[in-house]
Amino acid sequence: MSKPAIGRDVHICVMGVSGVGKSTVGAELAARSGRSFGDADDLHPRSNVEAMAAGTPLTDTERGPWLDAVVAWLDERSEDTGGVVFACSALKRRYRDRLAEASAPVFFLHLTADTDELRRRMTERKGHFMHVDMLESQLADLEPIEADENGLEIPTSGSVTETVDAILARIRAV
Ligand SMILES: Nc1ncnc2c1ncn2[C@@H]1O[C@H](COP(=O)(O)OP(=O)(O)O)[C@@H](O)[C@H]1O
Ligand SMILES: O=C(O)[C@H](O)[C@@H](O)[C@H](O)[C@H](O)COP(=O)(O)O
Repeated sequence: MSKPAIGRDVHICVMGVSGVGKSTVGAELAARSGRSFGDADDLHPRSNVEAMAAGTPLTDTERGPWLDAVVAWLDERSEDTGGVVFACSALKRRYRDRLAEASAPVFFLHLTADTDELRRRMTERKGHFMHVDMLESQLADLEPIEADENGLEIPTSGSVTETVDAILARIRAV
């Protein structure tokens, strides 16, 4: 199978449930592919962060304005620097379809890990508002990337560097 070529204008979305490693893997991928990195978590309205911190899963309604803000942010970046790597849970197909409305194409990398490992990563991560009890609702909302989407599923059982190696072996980030 030929490797998808990700041009300079294409955004790379590192997606998946909380704690899977979107920010950690995304930052290393950005550094190694010469792109800038951003975290869509930083664009959640304060009310969304407060809800999640209090253990209340977000609804589609609450995620709507956040996704709008992420698209606006991507469109600004396209004009400034071209394609970026960004971490964004993008749990449902319809959220990814909304992100794909950005002015530049978006390529999705769906990071996966088994539930015990996700729990371990969330428990060991310090100083983050997202409690491990939210994992169940994150997994319930998750709609894995589908064959007709512009993206790939990437297992993360190895180290962060091994995951980035695996990504760069499967795409050609030009
Ligand atoms: N193989 C791995 N891949 C990604 N993260 C890992 C891995 N092993 C351990 N971790 C840890 O798991 C946590 C993942 O957190 P983070 O990157 O914030 O995830 P997310 O952005 O998906 O919520 C970090 O503390 C990271 O160091
Ligand atoms: O749509 C959501 O429910 C959120 O985006 C969620 O998936 C995300 O996990 C939190 O914002 C915490 O951020 P981390 O993914 O970095 O834990």
